[in-house]
Amino acid sequence: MSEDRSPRVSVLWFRHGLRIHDNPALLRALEDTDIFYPVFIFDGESAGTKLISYNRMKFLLESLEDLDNQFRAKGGKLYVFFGSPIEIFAKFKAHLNFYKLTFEQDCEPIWQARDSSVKKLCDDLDIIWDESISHTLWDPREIIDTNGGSPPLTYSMFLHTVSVIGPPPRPVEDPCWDGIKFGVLPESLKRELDVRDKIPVPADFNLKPELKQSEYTIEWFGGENQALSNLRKRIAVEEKAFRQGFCQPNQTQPDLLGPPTSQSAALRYGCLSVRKFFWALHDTFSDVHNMPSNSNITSQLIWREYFYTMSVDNKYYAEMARNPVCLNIPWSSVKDETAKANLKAWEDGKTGYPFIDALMRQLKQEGWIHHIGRNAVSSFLTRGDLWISWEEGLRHFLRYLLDADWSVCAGNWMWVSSSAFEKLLDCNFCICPVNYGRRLDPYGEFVKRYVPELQKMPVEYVYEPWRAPLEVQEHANCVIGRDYPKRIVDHNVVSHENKEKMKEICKSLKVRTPHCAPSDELEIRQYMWLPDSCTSHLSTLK
Ligand SMILES: Cc1cc2nc3c(=O)[nH]c(=O)nc-3n(C[C@H](O)[C@H](O)[C@H](O)COP(=O)(O)OP(=O)(O)OC[C@H]3O[C@@H](n4cnc5c(N)ncnc54)[C@H](O)[C@@H]3O)c2cc1C
Repeated sequence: MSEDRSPRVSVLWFRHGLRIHDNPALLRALEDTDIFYPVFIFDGESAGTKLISYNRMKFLLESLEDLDNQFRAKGGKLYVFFGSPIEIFAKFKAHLNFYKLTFEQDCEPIWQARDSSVKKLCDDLDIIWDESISHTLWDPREIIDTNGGSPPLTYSMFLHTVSVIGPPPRPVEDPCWDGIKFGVLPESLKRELDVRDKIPVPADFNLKPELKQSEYTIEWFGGENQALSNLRKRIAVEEKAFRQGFCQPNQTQPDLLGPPTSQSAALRYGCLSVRKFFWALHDTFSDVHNMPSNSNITSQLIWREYFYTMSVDNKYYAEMARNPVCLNIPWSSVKDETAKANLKAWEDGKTGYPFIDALMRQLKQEGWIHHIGRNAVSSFLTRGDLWISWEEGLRHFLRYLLDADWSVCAGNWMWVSSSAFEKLLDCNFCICPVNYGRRLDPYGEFVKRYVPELQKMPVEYVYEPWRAPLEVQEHANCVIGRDYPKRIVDHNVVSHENKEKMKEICKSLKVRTPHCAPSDELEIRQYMWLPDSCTSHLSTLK
């Protein structure tokens, strides 16, 4: 820094993107800067903190702590504040005269009011603001523009549009810290902003764990270092699959029991860059096969992009009535006592269907369930069994899922409940909570792990314990109605009724508004993990 000018101060505002690697907003903050402040603000909404359970908050706080440790190793720290970003940045300006604010784009409409107000504040106070795109592979706005001003309505149209744009950028380089000094807040500002010395813990938000520490089977940890170490393991799994001639091992060979290799929570908070993950998969494939890869190997990541892009201009995307891409289905009102009780039984994992209950308990206890499990419980809540609106399921998922992502979660709920994909996905494809579970976990080990009441139930009755003769139930210490709930509905009866209701709804849709829809039946089969042949599919699932 030359002697004749005042130091240039910049601020990086973390929201998602909680990492150092592939972080363009960090590089921009360090450019032409002498003093640097990394900050995170708890404003009651950012990073999905409006509706949040213990496990999700723990994951977020661990991610912040990991960042803080990395900055401390370089002589700085992550400043964590509570309050309104506008007020905090206005005070920052008054005390520190910072000239530049950088941040990663949060493309969903729920963040637009927050970001517009901060951008306006910057314009008013003569602060340069700089927004980088790195939470998604492409800029959703560019996808919409390339598609003629509206989001591509099918996944194959989406693929076509991004192929016109070209491959996503590769990760940016790591930052160079030479000549950068971390800022130290003046005492006066510290007092005004209630700055704490440590990253908060869940108890500071009055959140308590669902389980005792010793009871966790799978415990998830947040943070960039953890995510990068998990990435190495995940790439090893993918590489093995490529060598064996297939891809997407997490989806094609679902393993409910082993330690999950999912990166979804790390991607959701940005502890792992989606571009790093994307290119690691493609480069591994090319190395193994010595040829260019194709889009199949990262198709799941493209679904993530698709749902983000679909929501960008639709602030009603996560609700039914005002959402232009969502069918209005007359679901049962949860003001009705039966529906209310059924919803509660579903949330608490007490439906009397062991596979559904195991998954719902896993969700509450640990915060993550496999995609196939998500299909099963969401189908059960909506068009399959309980005929309750997907909005109720979304609310529950947003609270408990570690990877809960407003647009991705709502998009998937609309899909499974036939609310946005009505053309092909009718109740013929609804999931049987008995046979689907048995196909995935024939010995019921997963069920027994999360529903200990069924621990001693013989394998042939694990998925249908109500069929076990009373003496078998007594011998297993699991009498239905006493030790484990009776079924709240009979799947064979309600799924048939719901199928008829759905057919009527489809018939009544004379005028079809532009809906997002599956490209073809194969896409549905892959998404729902249905067997290949139509006849075997029907016999297995019905
Ligand atoms: C009702 C319902 C709600 C869901 N809510 C969410 C959510 O809030 N957040 C979320 O990340 N995923 C959600 N999913 C999608 C999917 O279940 C998870 O992304 C997946 O289970 C993560 O496991 P994985 O990392 O092993 O996936 P992989 O198969 O390894 O996929 C890699 C990544 O691609 C993305 N991805 C995978 N499947 C999908 C999909 N169907 N839609 C969009 N992105 C996908 C995720 O970021 C995932 O980590 C939901 C699915 C359903 C049926």
